[in-house]
Amino acid sequence: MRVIEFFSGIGGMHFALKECNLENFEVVLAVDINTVANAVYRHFFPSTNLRDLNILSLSPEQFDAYRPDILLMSPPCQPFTRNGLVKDINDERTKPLLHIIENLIPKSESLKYILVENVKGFESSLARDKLVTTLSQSGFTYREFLLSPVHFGICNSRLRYYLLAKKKPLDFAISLQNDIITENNWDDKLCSRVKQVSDVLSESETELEEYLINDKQLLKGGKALDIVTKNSKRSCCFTRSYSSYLCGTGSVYSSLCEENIKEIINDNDNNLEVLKSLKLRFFTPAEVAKFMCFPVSDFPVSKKKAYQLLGNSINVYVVSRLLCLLLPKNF
Ligand SMILES: C[S@@+](CC[C@H](N)C(=O)[O-])C[C@H]1O[C@@H](n2cnc3c(N)ncnc32)[C@H](O)[C@@H]1O
Repeated sequence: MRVIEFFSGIGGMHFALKECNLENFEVVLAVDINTVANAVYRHFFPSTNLRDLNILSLSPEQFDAYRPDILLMSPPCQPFTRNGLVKDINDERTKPLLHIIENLIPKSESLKYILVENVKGFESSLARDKLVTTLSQSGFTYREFLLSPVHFGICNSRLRYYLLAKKKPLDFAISLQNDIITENNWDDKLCSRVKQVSDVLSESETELEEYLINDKQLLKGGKALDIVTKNSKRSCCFTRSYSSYLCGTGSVYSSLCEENIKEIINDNDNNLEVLKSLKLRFFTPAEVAKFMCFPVSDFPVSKKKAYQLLGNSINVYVVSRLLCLLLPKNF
């Protein structure tokens, strides 16, 4: 099976494919325009044909020359993010997706399987309507999902839209087209690796001083913190701005126990001294990668870049379960 991975970033889709334990696949082309992401991708997958390209520059003929069976893609999500401007198909960043929908998918002779990932909000966009119209006209059947890693027993939220498509006469064994599947309600096993925060923690807390949240950050964003401890069974979605901003970018960690934290916060106002006593720190990029079920932790870029790239990426386990649903077991 020949795979094309568009908007390949740091290779979350490639890791998910490997996680499926399907032996007979090759990523024949990965494409991304971000050279920093591409350096990380090359670090993890040095032998993959990764091109530093704008997808808009790929012609249908060039695309089809790779004879792809499978297309995996997570297009930019900013045009569809609910707390953004929601410019949808009028956003410049949607252009490469529209090119794929209008020019590449309809003209491909070989494509049989497609997986698309995006943010919640995409399901009600005009881009999604164009995508499913093209898929139907090109002979595909599809299923749509809104899933979070928490549906798989993973202690991290990341609610995302997914679309799986198969070329007819291939079909799905699960539910009808037109229903968005909103939880893991097919016969699937739960992930046993990242059930609580302690499952992602680095071995030695003492070497993590550089991750402590400084007074300036605490003063600015301390009131909006989402604090988790080693026994927490949940954490917030990590975004690309993690560690640059505190509010809504992902959970922070305290090595105190939950009861102590509640006591300290309840007895006092959320003032600086109280927050400082919690010894709050950011999760390291390696820990964030574990929350997102990446099997690797060595990102050959700065901390800030690693957070940005991970924040743009996917939960590898969730996508691997979806790929197992999409692809035949013995190909
Ligand atoms: C949501 S991220 C995908 C992340 C990826 N799935 C991963 O695991 O890291 C979107 C990616 O699309 C890339 N991108 C945006 N516009 C592009 C274009 N016109 N051509 C190629 N890549 C593009 C960005 O550089 C970014 O890496």
